[in-house]
Amino acid sequence: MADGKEFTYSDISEHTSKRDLYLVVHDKVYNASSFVDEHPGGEEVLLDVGGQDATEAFEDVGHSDEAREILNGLLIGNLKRAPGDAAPKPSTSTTPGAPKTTSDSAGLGIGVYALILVGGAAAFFAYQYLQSSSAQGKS
Ligand code: HEM
Repeated sequence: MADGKEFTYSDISEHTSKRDLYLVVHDKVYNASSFVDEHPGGEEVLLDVGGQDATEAFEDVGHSDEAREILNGLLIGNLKRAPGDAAPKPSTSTTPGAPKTTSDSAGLGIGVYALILVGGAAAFFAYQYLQSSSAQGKS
């Protein structure tokens, strides 16, 4: 099949069965049907991400170069992101209520807290300072 073919998420989401299984890794579309039975990690995990973006699942496992070569062999085209499609992976996923928080977004959360804390402390001391100086002015 031509490598230049483009698929949208709605195209891909129709291919979720074991014999017809598409998945997306790093915005490329793969047909994993021929590999499902051979996957050392089992068919279940592949079927779980069938028709979806499997980038995170694939990368979380830390697949070998060999696995990446197999993946290359399954390439059928590129993902065409439609407007309104969730842009996934770039590791700053700040989706509210997302169940899985990556360490990256947790780090961001702490950074934001630190900022609020420092800002709050600065405001507090500034307030104290103004209070005490106006008190002095009165007496
Ligand atoms: C078409 C995409 C995929 C290919 C070509 C692939 C290929 C492979 C290969 C060759 C291995 C053997 C170890 C290695 O070489 O790294 C492996 C192991 C594994 N894969 Fe995948 N994989 C794919 C997708 C996934 C996905 C989406 C998951 C989801 C969690 C997954 C989970 C695992 C696990 C848990 C193992 C370890 C199995 C073990 O060591 O017992 N794989 N995969």
